[in-house]
Amino acid sequence: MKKQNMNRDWIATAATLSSALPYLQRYDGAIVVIKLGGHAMGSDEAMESFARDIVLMQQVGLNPVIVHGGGPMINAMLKKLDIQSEFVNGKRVTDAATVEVVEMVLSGVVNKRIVQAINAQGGTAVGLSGKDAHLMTCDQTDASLGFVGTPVDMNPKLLHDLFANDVIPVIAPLGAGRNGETFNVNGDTAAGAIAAALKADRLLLLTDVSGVKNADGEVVTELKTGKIREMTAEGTIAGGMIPKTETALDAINGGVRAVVILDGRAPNACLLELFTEHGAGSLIRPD
Ligand SMILES: Nc1ncnc2c1ncn2[C@@H]1O[C@H](COP(=O)(O)OP(=O)(O)O)[C@@H](O)[C@H]1O
Ligand SMILES: CC(=O)N[C@@H](CCC(=O)OP(=O)(O)O)C(=O)O
Repeated sequence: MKKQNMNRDWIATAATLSSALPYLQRYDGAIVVIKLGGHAMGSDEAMESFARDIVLMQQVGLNPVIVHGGGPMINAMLKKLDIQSEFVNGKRVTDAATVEVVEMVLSGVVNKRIVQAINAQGGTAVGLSGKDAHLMTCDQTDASLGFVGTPVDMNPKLLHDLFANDVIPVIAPLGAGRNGETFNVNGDTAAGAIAAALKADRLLLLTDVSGVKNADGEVVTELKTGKIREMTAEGTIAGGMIPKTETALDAINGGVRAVVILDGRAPNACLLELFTEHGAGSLIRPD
């Protein structure tokens, strides 16, 4: 009996692999930018599972790029150092002392945790920030926010070189200013700018909700850009979802083929989205 069940499990696994073929063919060589938010970065087991999915993507011929956040980890370190911090419209007001902590945390432990997790699964990941190889040059977003940057000049050449060598880039959302400043960039904004610079096939924004919800609290599985504007105007899209949907619109205007907002804490979220008919989360496409 036990053996029969086991056989059935293997048959189901083989059928699942077989059903993935059209998706594997569709995404062969595709560039997929994955933004991993701080809230979506869970336990060591969840990180291991995420890293495994990324290595699998690369193994089957995609070019994954990870752009990460780490807001909660920055908050924890600022608290330890007794530095106060506040957000205005989803962006952290960032003075000189704060930007040092942001860089230390994001380019340090957060970036290296992801790099190490991918490498432990047999991939080859390299950690960068937008400062490396002229990847992301920024202007100040607004003087009242201090060292918060808006990406204005992107150079993705290094990323193409890494793809050619089967290396997975893991990018912290910091940018260089034209006068030697370090700018703190919202993780969603950085991921959108990088996806647009790469003309990525997909931008996956991994967060802590299962997608964009309508006024009844149900996830809307497919959204056109006009509908997002409507839902934002009526206040259904609010708070932390605003920078995500704005990023989605900017990325699509910048040449990204589609953006998906999905729950990064769900097991195998990226694989489910890319390689099954079912998909996951909210798919945002041009009108
Ligand atoms: N229409 C909506 N659908 C889903 N989530 C929404 C919506 N409007 C606001 N939100 C909020 O946006 C949050 C996601 O943004 P945020 O917390 O900034 O994520 P992250 O830390 O992953 O970048 C959700 O947890 C939810 O509270
Ligand atoms: C300007 C700004 O707000 N930068 C963010 C960067 C990290 C981030 O975006 O992290 P999550 O994706 O986890 O929210 C910050 O300082 O928190």
